[in-house]
Amino acid sequence: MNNFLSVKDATDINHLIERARYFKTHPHENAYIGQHKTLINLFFNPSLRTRLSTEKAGTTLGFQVITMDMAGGWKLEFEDGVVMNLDRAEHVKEAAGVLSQYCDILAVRSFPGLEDRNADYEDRIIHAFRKYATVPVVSLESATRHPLQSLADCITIAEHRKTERPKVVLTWAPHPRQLPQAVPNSFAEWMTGWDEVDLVIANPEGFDLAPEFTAGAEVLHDQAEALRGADFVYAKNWSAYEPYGATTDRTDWLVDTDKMALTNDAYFMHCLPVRRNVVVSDGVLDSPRSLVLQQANNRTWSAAAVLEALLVR
Ligand SMILES: NCCC[C@H](NC(=O)CCC(=O)O)C(=O)O
Ligand SMILES: NC(=O)OP(=O)(O)O
Repeated sequence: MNNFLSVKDATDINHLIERARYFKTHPHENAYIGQHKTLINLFFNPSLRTRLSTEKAGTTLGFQVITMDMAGGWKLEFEDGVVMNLDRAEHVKEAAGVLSQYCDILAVRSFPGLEDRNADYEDRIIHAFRKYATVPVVSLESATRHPLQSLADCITIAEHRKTERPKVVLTWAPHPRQLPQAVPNSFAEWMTGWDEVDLVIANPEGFDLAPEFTAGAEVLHDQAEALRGADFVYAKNWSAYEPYGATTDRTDWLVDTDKMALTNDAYFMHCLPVRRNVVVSDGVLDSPRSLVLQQANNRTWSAAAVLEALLVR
């Protein structure tokens, strides 16, 4: 594996799941893998799980781990050929070149602006690092995708499925803020790329994800119809792809115990952080069918599997 930016970089998802599950059951035997190697994590946006689970994965494999909050660094320029006489003090060409001398793997979190769809969907920040870094680049959630989360979600489903090909429902849910499409885009492309589940996506009219991510999934605009017979329910809010960044106040899409009663005693999933009683009711989140903490635990092991794969390329 040369980089880890999307499902396309994962040539064998089941092998990554296997390695993640191995690291999970043997957490103290793998410090030789990253010995004398350095992982740098750059955060342009807040994080709890990604930051700490990736650091934990790195140290578990023996890496030296350095994390930098980019709010404390120079403001970077990403455009080529510009006259840098405004507030951006350093070009990504130099920054990526410098960082590549300090580390063996460079990981980056960069959310979308949610104003200019073309700019966001070009995923400029992560691709600029990929272009100018000379070491493998890992997405810690970019403008369009969150592959470490999606791999952790595959692991969680693999651990809990009772049928060979479970029905997985990704449902839009309400939220007071305008949120990215990265988590649902990525979840959809990993579920269909893995091809071990039947994926149904439920969202209000006007909230369809970009078609490039939903190919292979059934898209429904009736949440109850989608939930019927589900084995896993994955809730997430996202703002609209068209018109880009639009939001809606559809509080009737909150996932509660009545909705879960339509399912095949489904497990509930969410990437976190989650707004209680806005996205999902306390009753669902606090029930034994909720897998949100297991998903967060698997973030460490998904990151470990990816870090290993990037070293043996
Ligand atoms: N990394 C996981 C999700 C991050 C982000 N959620 C958020 O920003 C929620 C923040 C809030 O609830 O205010 C998203 O949806 O992509
Ligand atoms: N799920 C997830 O990526 O959480 P953080 O935003 O806290 O990293």
